[in-house]
Amino acid sequence: PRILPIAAADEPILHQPAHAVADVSTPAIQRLLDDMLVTLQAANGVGIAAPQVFAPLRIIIVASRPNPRYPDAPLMSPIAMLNPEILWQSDTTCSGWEGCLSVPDTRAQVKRAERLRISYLTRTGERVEATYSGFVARIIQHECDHLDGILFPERLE
Ligand SMILES: O=C(NO)N[C@@H](Cc1ccccc1)C(=O)O
Ligand SMILES: [Zn+2]
Repeated sequence: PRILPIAAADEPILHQPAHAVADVSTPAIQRLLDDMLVTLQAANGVGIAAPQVFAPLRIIIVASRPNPRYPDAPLMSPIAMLNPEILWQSDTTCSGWEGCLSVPDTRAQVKRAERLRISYLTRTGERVEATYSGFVARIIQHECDHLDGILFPERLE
């Protein structure tokens, strides 16, 4: 795996919708997943979306962990979500600090749904549904926005 360049906010790819993955089993997709993870870890990130590494595909990695950028982040094993679909999100919202690897040196309080239910394909092609809340739900919403060409500054009140 290799660390990939991360698109800056002015790159058109970050403002376009990404395409569904047709076949998760191809070597190219499996390699992209590995490269996204090492790229995320090298940047001390807690999440990343494929368009950020110039791949217009509906793939996100959610990898919350305490680190210098988010000391209070919960620890979880990184999860690759392919073709994620948010099935439901709570009316209850909460505001919290967000940053973006494509919008360096910028933090803002963003209002997000407190809980959500998401359906996605795993990297082995199984369809999974799961419920998330709090900071991890926030990361998921931030990453799914990337798949629709939305950056977090567009979510500010
Ligand atoms: O740019 C990304 N992901 O797209 N990475 C963000 C993810 C994120 C999302 C929500 C709240 C905090 C952090 C990061 O700073 O690691
Ligand atoms: Zn981002």
